Parts: sequence; structure tokens; C-alpha cells
Amino acid sequence: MSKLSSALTIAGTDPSGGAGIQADLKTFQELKTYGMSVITSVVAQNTTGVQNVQHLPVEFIEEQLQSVVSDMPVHAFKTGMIATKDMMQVIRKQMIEQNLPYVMDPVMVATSGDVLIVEEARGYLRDQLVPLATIVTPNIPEAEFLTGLEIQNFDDMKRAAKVIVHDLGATSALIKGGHLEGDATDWLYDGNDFHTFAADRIDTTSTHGTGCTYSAAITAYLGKGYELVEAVGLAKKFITAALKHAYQIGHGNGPTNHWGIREETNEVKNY
Ligand SMILES: Nc1ncnc2c1ncn2[C@@H]1O[C@H](COP(=O)(O)OP(=O)(O)OP(=O)(O)O)[C@@H](O)[C@H]1O
Ligand SMILES: Cc1ncc(COP(=O)(O)O)c(N)n1
Repeated sequence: MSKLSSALTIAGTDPSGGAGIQADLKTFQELKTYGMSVITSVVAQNTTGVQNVQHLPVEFIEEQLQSVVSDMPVHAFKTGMIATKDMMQVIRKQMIEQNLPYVMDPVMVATSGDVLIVEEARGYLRDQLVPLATIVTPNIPEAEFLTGLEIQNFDDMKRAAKVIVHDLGATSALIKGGHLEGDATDWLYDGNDFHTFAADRIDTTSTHGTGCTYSAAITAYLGKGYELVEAVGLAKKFITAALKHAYQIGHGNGPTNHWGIREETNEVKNY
């Protein structure tokens, strides 16, 4: 399957290039997807953590969205960091109008531990954005917040995925196991069946932006028309290769490799 496709990410920035909008656009490019972006917050951050944040005015976020959707074809949407309820409201409106594949990464806290969305917006995210998503991609702490469950093993992950679909209303849920011990195993529930995606755990500290990169890859593949399970499988190969071939840069948790994976390995070639 190879056709011209485009994807729009709505998220915060990372000037050090490992997470957020920058990670999403690099991933889209690597997967031969025309990438577009709407910025919600400008974040001063790097591999060591978040130094400062400036939220853009909500009207300006809406203007950016209009600029894109009034002119450009979008085959799939992704949201990442959306810091406030007001921002979520305008994005929600667009998602309803567009009715296209929507990958929702419920970003709450960075790898560094810095909080990326205001406390009182979390409930709105769960109740008003999750139901619109084609796929929600929480890590373990995010899945615990969304479901109120404690997650310690695969059975808990599967239970949480079911709650996100049947109780919260998402079309599917992918619970990522990066925060558990052992292999890096993720569980996808598509409303009927479970699918598991596993990789050997890579011994690396380069995990900044892992979640952003993974969900951007899922978005790119959905935009190309791949079915959900296939899109997640291909994205899992991509994130695993990006972790395995990461450059050791920065003084904290370095970024994954968004560039040249195809040239350096034959692990990611299916797009
Ligand atoms: N050390 C690792 N080795 C292999 N795969 C990993 C490793 N850490 C995370 N992963 C995989 O990376 C993807 C992202 O998972 P994770 O649970 O880390 O998400 P996240 O917490 O949202 O990411 P982030 O680190 O960006 O916050 C998943 O597919 C997970 O299984
Ligand atoms: C703008 C933005 N969005 C998301 C993340 C999460 O990424 P990570 O948890 O890997 O730091 C981040 N650090 N910055």
C-alpha cells in the first residue's frame, strides 16, 4: 500500500526535537506522510525536563486549525499535549466535524515527571475527547487515571482497555507496557478482540518522546489506509527500531531516532 497521505498533529512543542510536535513531524516524514501541525503550547524543554511553558490563546489554536482544514486534505489526526479545557473544547469541535481517524495520546506527564496538562482538564479529556478517538494510547499511569484501576500486569492492562472502550466510549484502546517490568508488551482492544504487540526490552535511557513517536507512527499508517491492527503492528516495529538505534545525545533521557532508520536497518520498510 503506497499512496500520498497526510496527517495533522495537534500538540505542544519540544525545541530539543525529541517529543511533541517535532517528534510527530519527523515521524510523519520518515513514514512518507505529508505532515502538518497545530501548536497548542510552546514548551521550553529538553532531555532533562521542562523549563517553562507558554500556552497559546485558544482563539489562535482555532485559527490554526481552520487554516489547515479549510485548505488541506487531512487523512488522520493526532492529539498530544492539550493543556487546558478551553483548548480541548475547540479541538473536540473539529474532531466531530472532521470525523476522520483520530489517534489520541492522552499526554499528562513527561518522562521527566513534569506535568503537561492542568489538573482540572483531565476529566474533560477523559469524558469528552476519549469518546471521539479511533484509538487512545495511554501508558500505564495514564490508563490508571482514565479508568481508576490499578495496573500491575497484563490482566489489569486488558481490563483497563475494555473500560476505555466500553465505559468511556473510544473505538479502541492501546495500553502501552513501557512502564512495566520485563518485555515491552502493549495490549490493543478493538472492541471485540485483544491483540498483543511485544518487543524485547531495550536497555536504553533514550526514551524521551517514545509515546509521541509511537502514536504519530500509528497516525501515519492509519492515514495511509492500513487497518487498525496492522497500523499498530507497523508502528510498534517503528518505535522499537527508533529506540534501538537512538543516538546518545543530551544530558537526560535522550530522544529516540526519528531519522534514517530505513537507511540504517531493514527493520522498518513497510509503508
Ligand atoms: N526500553 C524499552 N524497550 C523497548 N520498547 C520500549 C521500551 N520502553 C518503552 N517501550 C515501548 O515504547 C512504546 C511507548 O511506551 P511507553 O509505555 O514508554 O509510553 P509513554 O510512557 O507514553 O512514553 P514516554 O516515554 O514518551 O512518556 C511502547 O510500545 C512500549 O512498549
Ligand atoms: C510537548 C510534549 N508533548 C509530549 C511530551 C511527552 O513526551 P515524554 O513523556 O516522552 O517526555 C513532551 N515531553 N512534550
